[in-house]
Amino acid sequence: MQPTPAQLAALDAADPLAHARGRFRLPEGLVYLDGNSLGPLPAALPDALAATVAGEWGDGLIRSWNDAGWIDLPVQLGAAIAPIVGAEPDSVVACDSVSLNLFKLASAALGLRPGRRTILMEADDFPTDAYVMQGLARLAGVTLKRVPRADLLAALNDDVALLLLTHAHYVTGHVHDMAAMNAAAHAVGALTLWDLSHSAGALVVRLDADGADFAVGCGYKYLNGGPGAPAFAYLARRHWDAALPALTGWMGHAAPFDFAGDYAPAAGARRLLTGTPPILAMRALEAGVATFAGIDLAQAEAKSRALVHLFADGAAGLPGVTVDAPPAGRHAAHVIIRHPQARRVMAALIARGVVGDMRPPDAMRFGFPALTTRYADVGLALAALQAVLASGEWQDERFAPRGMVS
Ligand SMILES: Cc1ncc(COP(=O)(O)O)c(C=O)c1O
Ligand SMILES: Nc1c(O)cccc1C(=O)C[C@H](N)C(=O)O
Repeated sequence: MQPTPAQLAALDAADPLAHARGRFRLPEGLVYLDGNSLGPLPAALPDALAATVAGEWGDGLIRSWNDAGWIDLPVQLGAAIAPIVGAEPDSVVACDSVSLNLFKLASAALGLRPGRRTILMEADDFPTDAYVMQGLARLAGVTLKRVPRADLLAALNDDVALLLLTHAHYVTGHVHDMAAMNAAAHAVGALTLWDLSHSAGALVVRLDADGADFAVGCGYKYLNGGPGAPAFAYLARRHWDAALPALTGWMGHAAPFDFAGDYAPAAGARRLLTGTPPILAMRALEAGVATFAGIDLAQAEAKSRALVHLFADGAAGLPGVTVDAPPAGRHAAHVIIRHPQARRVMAALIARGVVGDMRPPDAMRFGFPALTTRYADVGLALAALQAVLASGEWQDERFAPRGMVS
């Protein structure tokens, strides 16, 4: 059933998060449903970055490492991200990419569980998670075991050092019960590492309360930090002293500017830092994280859920597409609509000003971040999808696949 424009307008009028859209600069007339892959530009970001470039870099030069606090940005930003993922401030640092942070934390987990030979993860998770674990498994001489979601609990045994899970799945949108999976892993003595790429800033996450050991997450999706923004890494307090990543660098040293010959870990999550932080990217991420000021994430998750359901229900009646019904209960802030020519249909939609993305072979993905998406956008996107499907315009040569990024 398609919602009417009047119903959608009423929902927008009653939306307690509607004001947050004003924190962003979005192109006029565009319906942007890909904040799950690249968050939009925070309105305050260009000026913040310009001030960093002209003032802190241009005028302050090398002095800004101290005077502008550059050296502490990874921990300061970590502290700003911490409440978004339910962590205490000193447990989170902003640094590197999700891929690198996965390696660092998984290697630390192996060090904490000597003698155990297995890293367990879910089959079909985001590829980089598997690629990084494959490399680590080769290096460490352990086995990477990938099993379907339904078989995870049965695969937990006393040989598992680490259970790596993506909290919200990048295609299906399934969300794991974090507390339950942590408890199950701990019951056999295994540690847990959570990939929060599709959760941080979209869903309520309670790392500390739910007993997670380690986590990583993405800065450029829901946190709105800009393309290639630094990621973040979480280290539970109980591991602050013992966890030691296999990738250690001078920024994670206890006293980097002593220039000592041997590595000695900094206290807490700071030991996860490696090299010099990218300050311009850190300032951009700072502006992205600031868009969450005063935002109730329970409200955000509920709004995204409502948007996803309105869109999925509306699309279900359209010809030629199959809607992956959003999982019951909690799910990611995106939804999948399948079409055998998904890439072409998405290209035609983008030409009509509705931007989502696609994942092979047949999944069109539409994201509904609560801070930027209006209920009216659901109606506009459904109307465009209907028009693209009814006209068959996606068969046009203009929409033939081009470019690597989808
Ligand atoms: C679940 C998940 N993990 C990891 C990544 C990639 O992280 P990075 O490119 O920062 O290493 C993505 C998306 O790019 C993702 O969706
Ligand atoms: N990281 C990306 C990139 O460098 C280019 C294009 C897209 C991305 C993405 O974030 C993909 C995303 N993680 C996904 O869920 O598919």
